Amino acid sequence: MAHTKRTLCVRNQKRRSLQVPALQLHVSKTAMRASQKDFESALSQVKLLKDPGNEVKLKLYALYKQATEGPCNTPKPGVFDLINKAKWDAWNALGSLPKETARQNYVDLVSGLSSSSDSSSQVKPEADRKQPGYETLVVTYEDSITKIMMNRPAKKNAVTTQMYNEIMLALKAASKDDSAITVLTGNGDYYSSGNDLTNFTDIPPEGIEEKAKSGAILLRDFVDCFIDFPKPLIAAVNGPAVGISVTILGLFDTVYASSRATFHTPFSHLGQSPEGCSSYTFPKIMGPAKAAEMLIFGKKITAAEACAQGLVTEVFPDSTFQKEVWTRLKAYSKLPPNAMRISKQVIRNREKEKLHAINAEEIRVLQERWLSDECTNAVMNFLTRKAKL
Ligand SMILES: CCCC/C=C/CC(=O)SCCNC(=O)CCNC(=O)[C@H](O)C(C)(C)COP(=O)(O)OP(=O)(O)OC[C@H]1O[C@@H](n2cnc3c(N)ncnc32)[C@H](O)[C@@H]1OP(=O)(O)O
Repeated sequence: MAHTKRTLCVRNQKRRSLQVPALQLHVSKTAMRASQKDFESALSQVKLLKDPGNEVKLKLYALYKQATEGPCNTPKPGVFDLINKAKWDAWNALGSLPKETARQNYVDLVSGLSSSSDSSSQVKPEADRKQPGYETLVVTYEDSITKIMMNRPAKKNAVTTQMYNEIMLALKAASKDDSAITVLTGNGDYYSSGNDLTNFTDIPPEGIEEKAKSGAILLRDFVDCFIDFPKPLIAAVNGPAVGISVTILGLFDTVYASSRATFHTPFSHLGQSPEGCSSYTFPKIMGPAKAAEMLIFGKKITAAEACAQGLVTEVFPDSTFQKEVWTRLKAYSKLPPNAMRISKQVIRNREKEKLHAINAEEIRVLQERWLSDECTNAVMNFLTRKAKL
């Protein structure tokens, strides 16, 4: 027992000595200027703020204790005393941060909270919530939901190389932001018409093999992002979906569809073969026979059929689709985010490695298909307007 306590104590000391330099670095930049008066005024100000959430409250508590009592030297509460243990952990994590610095940090934190609560009391227009830096997407964050909307409505949200890259960026950012859930949807009448067939046209000077190689890397990385995405991922399928936008649905946690949506994977028509792990997820979800009709014979199915076969979670009438889906998602986004993330990971981890292996194998086959006459002719026929789906 004595040994356990000692080990804990040594660990805490280690943690302190590791954390102090980083905190001091921050402090030296802010040049310790908060007076006792500033501190007292921050203490009164904090009572007027709207609830900043538990994480910030813990930070405020820890800084207050450090500023008024110095480093944490009280015994650690027991594991079942959850609230006091969280407070103790937050305070203890400040190590030997000087009292004046803690006071300054407290004042800065309260001042930041006051200004953000002033601005958040007004409803922000959509443009303000929109995250910058995307050309083919509109990415917004609201109500703990990150919404990634494909935004090429005039081209039926066909996925260009740039859009593949931007979706990967947006997913990576969403995996790290504060959102509880992430939603992929489309702008306009289509969810997405799948791979933009003009992706096949810009052949580099090194030749078509090189193009197939870079396409394979892009597709592998893209599908890997969906396999590895750590939070609940929802597709709001607002209209018809084609190709890659359908196959990756097997990697989502929930798929809501408008009654107007259809699901179409015309790989044979295009001289191609299944991707997005659909060669594994579709037979598993809908049974081998129904999966074969879609993946081999390119049968287009309705939202109701996709729901009956388990690919879609629920179908909503097109006229109320947006309202009903977002009401549902806002309610889900209020569930404890860590519990949701962990539950998702427990489910996904059972077959993550397998999915990566399937992705690699599908792409190996597809890369050869892209070099076939069947594929070249199908793409040429579309681009010269001889054929549509
Ligand atoms: C590098 C990774 C590769 C991963 C591989 C993935 C496999 C797939 O995703 S396979 C699926 C590929 N998609 C298609 O074959 C769909 C082709 N599009 C169509 O058949 C039709 O456009 C449509 C049935 C989706 C819609 O027909 P509709 O008559 O309503 O509209 P359009 O006038 O045809 O379309 C409007 C506009 O958008 C352009 N467009 C639509 N889809 C695509 C696309 N997939 N690729 C390129 N361009 C597309 C269409 O050409 C029109 O453009 P213009 O207005 O400039 O003519």
